Amino acid sequence: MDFGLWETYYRKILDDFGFERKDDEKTAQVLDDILFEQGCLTLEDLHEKVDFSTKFIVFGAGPSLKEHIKKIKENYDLIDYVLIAADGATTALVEEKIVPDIIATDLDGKINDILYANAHGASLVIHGHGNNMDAVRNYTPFFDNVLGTTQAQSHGNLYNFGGFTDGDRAMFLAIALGASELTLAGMDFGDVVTKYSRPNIAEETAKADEIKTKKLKYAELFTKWIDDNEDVKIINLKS
Ligand SMILES: Nc1ncnc2c1ncn2[C@@H]1O[C@H](COP(=O)(O)OP(=O)(O)OP(=O)(O)O)[C@@H](O)[C@H]1O
Ligand SMILES: Nc1nc2c(c(=O)[nH]1)N=C(CO)CN2
Ligand SMILES: [Mg+2]
Repeated sequence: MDFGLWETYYRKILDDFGFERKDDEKTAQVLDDILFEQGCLTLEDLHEKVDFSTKFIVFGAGPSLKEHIKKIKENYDLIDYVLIAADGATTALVEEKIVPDIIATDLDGKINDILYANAHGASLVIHGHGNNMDAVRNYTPFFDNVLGTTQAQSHGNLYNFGGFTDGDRAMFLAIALGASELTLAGMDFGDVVTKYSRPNIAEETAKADEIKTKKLKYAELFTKWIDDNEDVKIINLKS
């Protein structure tokens, strides 16, 4: 999605959630400075790592995630697919002994699992926004093979491929990496969250709060936008 169109959605998101653009920009600057210091991946670098296939699977942290991972293990030859985990979904993949090729994260998933996956070959696409400056500052230096993103105007080392939540940003990233086919696993949307999305809940699932429900509506809207506007075959295991 080009920035002009993204910006129309972005303004609505800022308004809807009461986020300040300048806060997003401040964290973006922190992330860019860290990546300048420690080095980072370009889109071309990341593309080289995953150019073995144009078939992608994006894993979200919805209630059907575990069931979908099992289905994929039984029916897909994983070697033929680029696997992108959206943040908390990384934990479920690690539990199933799968290391994704890429993790799209704003660093609020289980950091130990993300560190484990990164140490075993997963590249990281770290998103800086107005509510994760501390996490960006504290955790980014511990990761290798990082590409940085912002939801404001891209600058320096950072990219903006479009998208809001980790799951739909993972899909826009797949498009930027040349995806021809995109299988969606654990992308339920709706108003139920899992322990993979909310590591602090006691049960396996819980009702999403108002903000999370609204975030998931945007995730669904951008998924539909991709289906309607991009030249990619979407297979949502949920439908
Ligand atoms: N029912 C669902 N519950 C949680 N995530 C879902 C669901 N359906 C789809 N997803 C996708 O899975 C992604 C990963 O979930 P996670 O909660 O770790 O992400 P997040 O974007 O950091 O959300 P938040 O900002 O609320 O922490 C979400 O970004 C979303 O796109
Ligand atoms: N400012 C701000 N931006 C975001 C936030 C958030 O909580 N605050 N959460 C996101 C992932 O769902 C994506 N972008
Ligand atoms: Mg997250």
